[in-house]
Amino acid sequence: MDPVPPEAAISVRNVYKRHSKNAPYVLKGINLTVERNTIYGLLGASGCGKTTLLSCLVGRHLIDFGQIRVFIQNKKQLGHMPQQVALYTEFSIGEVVRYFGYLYEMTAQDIDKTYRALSKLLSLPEDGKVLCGELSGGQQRRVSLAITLLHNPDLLILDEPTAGTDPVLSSTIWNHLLGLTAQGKTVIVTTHYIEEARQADVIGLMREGVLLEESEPQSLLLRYSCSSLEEAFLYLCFRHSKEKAESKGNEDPPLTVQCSPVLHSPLVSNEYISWSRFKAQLLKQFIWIKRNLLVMSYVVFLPLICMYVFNCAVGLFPSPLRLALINEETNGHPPVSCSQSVDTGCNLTGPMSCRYMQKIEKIGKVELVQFNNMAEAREAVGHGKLWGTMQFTPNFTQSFLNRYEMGRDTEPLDIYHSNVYLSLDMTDFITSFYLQGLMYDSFRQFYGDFLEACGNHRNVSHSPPLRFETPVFGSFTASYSEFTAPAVICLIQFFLPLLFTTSAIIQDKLRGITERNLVSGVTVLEVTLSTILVQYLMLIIQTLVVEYIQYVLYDHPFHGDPWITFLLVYLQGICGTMFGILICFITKQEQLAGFGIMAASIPIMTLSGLIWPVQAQPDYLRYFSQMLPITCSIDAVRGLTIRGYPFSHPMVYMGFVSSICWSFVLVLWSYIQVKRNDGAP
Ligand SMILES: Nc1ncnc2c1ncn2[C@@H]1O[C@H](COP(=O)(O)OP(=O)(O)OP(=O)(O)O)[C@@H](O)[C@H]1O
Repeated sequence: MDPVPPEAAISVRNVYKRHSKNAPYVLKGINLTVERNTIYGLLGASGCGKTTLLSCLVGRHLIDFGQIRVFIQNKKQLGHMPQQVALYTEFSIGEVVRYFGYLYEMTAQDIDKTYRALSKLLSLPEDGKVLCGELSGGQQRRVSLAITLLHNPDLLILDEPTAGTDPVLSSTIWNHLLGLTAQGKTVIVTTHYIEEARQADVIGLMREGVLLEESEPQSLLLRYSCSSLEEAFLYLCFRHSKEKAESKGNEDPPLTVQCSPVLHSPLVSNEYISWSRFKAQLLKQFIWIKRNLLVMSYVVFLPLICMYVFNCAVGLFPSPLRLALINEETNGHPPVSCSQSVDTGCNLTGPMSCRYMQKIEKIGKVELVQFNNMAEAREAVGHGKLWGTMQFTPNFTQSFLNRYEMGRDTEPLDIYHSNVYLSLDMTDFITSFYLQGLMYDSFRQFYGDFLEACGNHRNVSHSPPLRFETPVFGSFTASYSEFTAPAVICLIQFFLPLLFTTSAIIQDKLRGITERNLVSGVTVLEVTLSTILVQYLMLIIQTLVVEYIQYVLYDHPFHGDPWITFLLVYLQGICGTMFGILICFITKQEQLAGFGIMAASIPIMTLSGLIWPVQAQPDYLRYFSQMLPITCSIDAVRGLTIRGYPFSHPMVYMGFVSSICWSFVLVLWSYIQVKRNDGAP
């Protein structure tokens, strides 16, 4: 073994640290020295700042004042065991070990060999097939320790490695640590079990961000004439309280410290990406997918369910649509039967009202319910049994034929009698819109057929007084579902990846895995890129699923270029993913992320033209709506699919411009947020 140079492994001088600008200092002038090849036991009550100090040593947090020197320069020489077990509970022990081994650029053979040795030491299953989530708390802690030791690091920083272990195992761990120092390793270990720290070469006693004493355990006992470390610690705490009261509690760093140059741990990462770590990240993502097939199946089934629900609930034709019919032509004395009437050809004998009614029945969407008079009909409508009334005057046929003969010279009385009078319940305007469309359409067909059969010698319009020709785009009766179909696609494409991304990243944060990864050298760029890559692969499936459902299964109009449409819809997913990543970078609380998604979804759903056209909004709001991530894209998908616009149409390319700009803004915002988070997601 190489001779170990005598200088200190770690030296901490006058270190001050607070977690935010106006918060109190958590570390208040810490001075600490760790010699090489020793175990340094860092002791102190909960909340005294041990973890904060360790996170500054490993380069995860920047200090505000002071200096930190660490003898290693490379994260691969560091083994850090965080306080949380930080394991992927859905992975087997073997998989989790492989993942961290790859992060340290170990080969599969080395990983397996080392794990076999460590499993004996730590009493872990040798084949490593058990899922981490099925292990007890103590076993999970041992796996966490095995991962820390896996790559044979020179410096071990262990945050409470013996918490939750039994005395036998705890003694095994300490013996192993002692063995490691004999092999030239340096160990810093925190523990709440003060007495076990007797085995350390040096202990540091911390309280309220201050290092009260740093000494060999035996010297400490002798110096304060105590029989146990606990007794010595209590004595030092008492002395510290007294000194603090005398110093009137000024705990800000002195000016000399504030003016000295700050020296951070050399382990603060400036690296952006390493191929081997990126590979490990990808491997992790794919193991996650393998282990979470049920969740992954949502990539197919969740859009399927959402689209099914939307297509069943939104935009379909309301039914039954029942209209009260008051046909004064056939209700007269004596009543006239409609059975003689023929609805085709140039037949001028039967009542024309019957011919029109037959057309309505043939179209089949409106049910006509006969009433004798208007009063009864209105009463039935008032009770909500019918959607409105339709009335023919007693002279309908004669006036209708006069109108046909006279064209523009028709007498006003004939115009009056040849009209069909509709009175609708407008409280449910969507239904009444449909109804109006249907009635116009059926009248147009009825009159068009008649003119075709009998000749349009006066060149009269097909549908007096309004003339509805074949629509420029869309159809008479499917307008609302046509309106919502492109919006639903964009909305689902945007929100599902957002939810997936947010839940995956937040879960890692909550379990402490993100922190462990960062200490292991994983960079935010690697995490982000691997998440994006896997998410983008899944998005291909999702895009195909939503488009298939919408345009093949439900047969919504599609006249555009399928490739451009695919790309545009896919881009929505990218925007959603980027948005999810940003939300995770802003918060690590699941609840806050949930609020963030809610806060985004309500304006996006109401203002983006899903429910109602953006054109109906007041000007100031319309500009805002246009700037939301999916508004322009919805218009673009609408233009592409219903109107068959090419890419060069402003409506289409603005959808691309908007999605690309949003993705760019979200990436930039995430980058700024990461900088504000001390380089952590
Ligand atoms: N990210 C953070 N933001 C704000 N305050 C924090 C943060 N992390 C820790 N603190 C605060 O810093 C203080 C020290 O916390 P730290 O976790 O370092 O203590 P500890 O000695 O490791 O405690 P324990 O033994 O219970 O883990 C605590 O008051 C804690 O609330």
